[in-house]
Amino acid sequence: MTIPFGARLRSAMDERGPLCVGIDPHAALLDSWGLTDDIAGLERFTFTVVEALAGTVAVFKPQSAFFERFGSRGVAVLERAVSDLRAAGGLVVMDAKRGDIGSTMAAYAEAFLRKDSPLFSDALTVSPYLGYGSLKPAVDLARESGAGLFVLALTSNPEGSEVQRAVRTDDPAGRTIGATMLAHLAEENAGETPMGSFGAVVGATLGDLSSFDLDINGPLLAPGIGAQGATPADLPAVFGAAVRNVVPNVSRGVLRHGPDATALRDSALRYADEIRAAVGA
Ligand SMILES: O=C(O)c1cc(=O)[nH]c(=O)n1[C@@H]1O[C@H](COP(=O)(O)O)[C@@H](O)[C@H]1O
Repeated sequence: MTIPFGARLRSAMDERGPLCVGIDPHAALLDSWGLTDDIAGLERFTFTVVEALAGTVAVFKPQSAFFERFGSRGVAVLERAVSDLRAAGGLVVMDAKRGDIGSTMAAYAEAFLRKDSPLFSDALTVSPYLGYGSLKPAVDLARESGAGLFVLALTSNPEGSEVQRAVRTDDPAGRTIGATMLAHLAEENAGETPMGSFGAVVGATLGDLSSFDLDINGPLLAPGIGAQGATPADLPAVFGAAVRNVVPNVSRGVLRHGPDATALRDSALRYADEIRAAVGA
């Protein structure tokens, strides 16, 4: 029987610490590594990160767009990276932020969450802004495959608040949209131990979130540390008691230390230590 994503993630967090390293091959990073902004540069960048960190870090989040921009050859690099990371015991959260009407959502889900798909990942980021219910095919397939989802709830970017903090006129409780997504996830994860597989994306940049119920019995993917200005020390104030379920993501903050493999590893280990110290893990 496949162990569900939430349980696998909890073990990985306990063993390797809760850090998620984002694999985001920005053109500017390729340039700073002395690489060309083409398929050869993409390949070198990606496998340098994979080889340096695959046995050390708990979770990896490749950003699909940076691979898609090179067409099918870029996607082939992504497929190999996913497979190498998973073979080395890392968990892969595919950051593709998919979201569509239910029948099309089913096809997106098959691309990333069907076990025999070339891009099968441990979890997928999804956008619920066609309505949470539109994600049902992805929720169902994730359950069947032992995979997980990370649903955009309160994103790290300043523009997110006009949507996510808007108050619903169709809700008798007058909740915000972000709070509604968190409530759906809490329902999805009810009764699961050690935690459920359906996570929320909640930015580490957002300051005090005590007006939101972050107790969803599932993981909270927290981007924003490093290049976007948040630090590991901010985590307890932002997440309160939910901090033990937080998976902080750092992309450029680690990647800028390449191409030297030791410098990449040292940076990831430093972030992992600072995060552990901040969250008391
Ligand atoms: O879903 C995400 O991963 C995500 C959500 C969010 O609210 N904010 C956010 O920055 N991200 C992603 O997290 C990564 C952050 O990268 P750095 O700012 O370089 O650490 C990028 O891949 C973003 O696409």
